[in-house]
Amino acid sequence: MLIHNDIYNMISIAQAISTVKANTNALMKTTIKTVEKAGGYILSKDIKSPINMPPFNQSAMDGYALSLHESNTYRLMGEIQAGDEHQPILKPGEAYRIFTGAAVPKTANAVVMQEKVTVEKLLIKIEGDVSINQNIRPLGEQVKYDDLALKKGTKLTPAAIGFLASLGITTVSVYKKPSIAIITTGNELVEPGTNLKYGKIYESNSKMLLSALYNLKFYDINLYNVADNYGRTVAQLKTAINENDLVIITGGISVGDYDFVGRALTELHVEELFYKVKQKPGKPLFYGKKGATQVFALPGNPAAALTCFYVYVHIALQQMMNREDLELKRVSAKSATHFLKKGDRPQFLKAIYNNGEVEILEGQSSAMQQTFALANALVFMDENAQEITIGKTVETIILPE
Ligand SMILES: Nc1nc2c(c(=O)[nH]1)N[C@H]1C(S)=C(S)[C@@H](COP(=O)(O)OP(=O)(O)OC[C@H]3O[C@@H](n4cnc5c(N)ncnc54)[C@H](O)[C@@H]3O)O[C@H]1N2
Ligand code: MOO
Repeated sequence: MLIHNDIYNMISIAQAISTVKANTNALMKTTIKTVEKAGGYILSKDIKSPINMPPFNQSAMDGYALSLHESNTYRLMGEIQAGDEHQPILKPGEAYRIFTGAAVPKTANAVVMQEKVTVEKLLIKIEGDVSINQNIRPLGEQVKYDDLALKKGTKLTPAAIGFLASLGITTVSVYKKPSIAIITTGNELVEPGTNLKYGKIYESNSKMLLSALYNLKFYDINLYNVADNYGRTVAQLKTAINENDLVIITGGISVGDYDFVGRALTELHVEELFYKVKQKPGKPLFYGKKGATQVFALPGNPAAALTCFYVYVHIALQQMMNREDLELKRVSAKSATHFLKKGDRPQFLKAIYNNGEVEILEGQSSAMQQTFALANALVFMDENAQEITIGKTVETIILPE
């Protein structure tokens, strides 16, 4: 039975966070991605380099390749452009005009930048000393053939993608990202773009959560919508749980006669890990799992849903991806606002953080979407705090953009 009495069954925020952490694991399913589309994924296998990088001794400057000898005057024998495939042979005292990225012949042992050279017909004169191998990027300097290029577990940043492409690699094996269901519930919901009849509101939670998921680079998302009907709620949740790694439901989780989500989850034998957290907003938050599928039922109130997403769902998603930053960054900031808390639940307050200072916004109700739209942070006020005075240091969660 999912209907609980608040007083006995609400768990603390800290307990809820540690329950999510203890019950989510890195998703071990792997997939092959083209390098272009592998950004943000984690490598599931070591990658050995199929080539030496650079593949030849490479000039780091526009200038002259030299075969060093005693004097600072060299005879100019020809030119090597980037991409040229010929390899001239230099004798001591000979020089070739060369450009950045071009192959330095094996018989050249230094490149001097053109700014240090004066040219007189076919003779060049060099100012200052030239050291052996200067301005030559040696073959295999970055990585040698068959050596480890990137190890399993490496996050594929744009730089890593560039590095793999430079080695001629076209596909990589990575850990799959979870497929995620967003299920909205409620007879009152209509799609933006349609006519709004009396009693109806525009459905906005799925757009909001979709955007938050895109921000975290999750793109395999399936959207479902159910009316307040028990049979259809059970059927839709069943499909979503079977077809996804993580299910996010919004609405229908409170105690109203038409809040069917809790009962449907019980019927589907979703293991309840917690239901109801002592917090504001987001008290009627449910977290559970069925087999390997994680299930979060977020309250329908939009600001409650988004707060729960940032504080709890975020942890599960990051952990499933083997990412390090499970929780959003928290900083200490000085409050620019006086705030009095009502009630005894810890609160997440929508706020604007700027350079060490934070302004707590008006309109903290969990239905107030405009307030959240202005916020870039949540000030955390714990159970015992009743008042925030101006200048007081407060714990502030920085929201993703
Ligand atoms: N008797 C009690 N009533 C309520 C309690 C309580 O403890 N006792 N808790 C309140 C709190 S706190 C919250 S939060 C809400 C959560 O209720 P549900 O999760 O069942 O959500 P709904 O009733 O379905 O919706 C709440 C609110 O949000 C709007 N909504 C829902 N889905 C969407 C959507 N996809 N897009 C935009 N807006 C949505 C919905 O129309 C409602 O206005 O329960 C309180 N009640
Ligand atoms: O938990 Mo509700 O989110 O306070 O509105």
